Amino acid sequence: MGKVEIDYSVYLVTGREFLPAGKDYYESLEESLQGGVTLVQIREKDADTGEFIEVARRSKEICDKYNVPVLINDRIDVHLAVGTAGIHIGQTDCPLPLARQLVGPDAIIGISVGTVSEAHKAVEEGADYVGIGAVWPTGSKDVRNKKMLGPEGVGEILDILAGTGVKSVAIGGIHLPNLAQLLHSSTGPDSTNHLDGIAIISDIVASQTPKEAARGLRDVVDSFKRVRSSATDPLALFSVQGKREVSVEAFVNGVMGLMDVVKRETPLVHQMTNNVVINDSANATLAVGASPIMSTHPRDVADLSPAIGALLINFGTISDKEGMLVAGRQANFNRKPLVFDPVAIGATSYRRETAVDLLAHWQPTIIKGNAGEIGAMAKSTEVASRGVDSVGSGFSNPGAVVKALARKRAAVIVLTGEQDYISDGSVVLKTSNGHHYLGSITGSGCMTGSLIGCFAAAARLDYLSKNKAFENLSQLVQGDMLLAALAGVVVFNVAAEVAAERPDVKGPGTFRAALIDELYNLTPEIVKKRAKVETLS
Ligand SMILES: Nc1ncnc2c1ncn2[C@@H]1O[C@H](COP(=O)(O)OP(=O)(O)OP(=O)(O)O)[C@@H](O)[C@H]1O
Ligand SMILES: Cc1ncsc1CCO
Repeated sequence: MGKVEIDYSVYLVTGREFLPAGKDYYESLEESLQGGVTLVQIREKDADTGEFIEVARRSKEICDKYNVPVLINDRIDVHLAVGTAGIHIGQTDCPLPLARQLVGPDAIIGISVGTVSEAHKAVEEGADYVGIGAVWPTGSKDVRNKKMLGPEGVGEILDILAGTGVKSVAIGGIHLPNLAQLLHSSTGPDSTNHLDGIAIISDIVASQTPKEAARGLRDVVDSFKRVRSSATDPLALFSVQGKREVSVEAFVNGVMGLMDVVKRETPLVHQMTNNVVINDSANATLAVGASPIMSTHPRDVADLSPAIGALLINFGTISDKEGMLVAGRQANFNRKPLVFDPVAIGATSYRRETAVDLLAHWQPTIIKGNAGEIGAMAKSTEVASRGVDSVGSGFSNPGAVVKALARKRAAVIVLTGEQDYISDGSVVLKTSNGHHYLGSITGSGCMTGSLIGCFAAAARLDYLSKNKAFENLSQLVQGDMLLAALAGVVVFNVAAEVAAERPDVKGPGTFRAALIDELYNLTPEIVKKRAKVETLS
């Protein structure tokens, strides 16, 4: 007979306990199938065997009309009695090899995994698919007590599955507003293996309109799969769509164009930054033509999100974690670029833990740091941090470090220093502008992050003025974020060069004021003349 072909895109896990008052289970199931559910798991935690068999039998009758396969949660006897396509088991249910003996070679067996070792075991034991979770906290029974993986944890498991033929769905806390974030971020960093689908309980079952709920989710997953299958480089997904011209001239022209867009559009750039640099960062933002708003309260940042062009989260003095969690999630929901500056992340365990927590909750578009910070993010031992500064001469191959980290984090990475390295996981750029005075004032890295935020907002607006908004529903951010990162770095450093050359600049104090002046006076032509940009790949 052979195995049933399964489309894992939108995998409904039933739960009669989640039905809204007055909603009939079978009616809800049928509506969800009409909305585009591609696979159904019947999950009955409290039903007696007879009742479970009856629910499964009637559910299968309905699913058969839509050619959607049915799996049974845990109960091999119910699967055998009803003749469904297979079973889904948890880690404490019947061991997989025994389940395989009982259900035979043609039945589908899926298993829940929450760790890398569970994923290895599932592959070895011949699972057809794994349910990876919980991605995020959830009220649903199946995943409430499991460790939260975040998309990064999902990505680690996806690397293990790559090339094995074992399919994957993510489960836990997945809702329409965070679905694009999940699909974007859940990438195997080494393999670029990605999810085959999502498993959903409450978003569909608890809905009064399950057809619309399922349709909304299905549209995003379909869009993600379409882009993935057509992209020549799968990572093009998070930067620019279509083919990019990789030439220094094209990049410099692009930077010049974004400078004009910032001046024309004056985007609002929300910055949650440290209290050492807050004033300098706001002034640097104004000097390039954007509009800063420095706000930290969780309620305030949530209200601001729809109006902003981009968000910067810099945890230099690390006092507003709650606001950062909310602001980042809102930025992802509203599909606004998010620049993350993990100041001194390598210096303390509190900072490392905070970064892990923040990054489990939201997906940054661009991550910027000095060598110590990028080294800590990449778990490299080549460069150490001492406080907010990095120690030592740097990486032996900085281009490779930013490229690998960009792939791991599905974000554009900016490594600052005397030379700067920028990568989207595909292209690597090197820039060599700037002045050593930048190392003698505080907050030069923080201001670079603020300017990257300004140009990220401009890149998004530029894209939206020329293209339709979100034809690709799974895309987290629109616009050329690699170019935005380059623009922030180059504009800041060219202005610094010009400022340092001024006869009235005698040292870091006068330089700091001159830097704001020269950011204000900088023209695209000066940038074109002075930009030192190289492409490394
Ligand atoms: N010696 C230098 N020559 C040229 N440019 C430099 C030099 N040092 C730093 N820069 C530039 O200054 C900015 C800050 O980089 P740096 O690596 O010093 O950041 P940082 O350590 O995070 O700074 P801070 O903690 O003060 O905010 C970047 O735009 C970088 O290109
Ligand atoms: C000096 C300093 N301390 C915390 S944040 C900050 C600004 C430069 O990163």
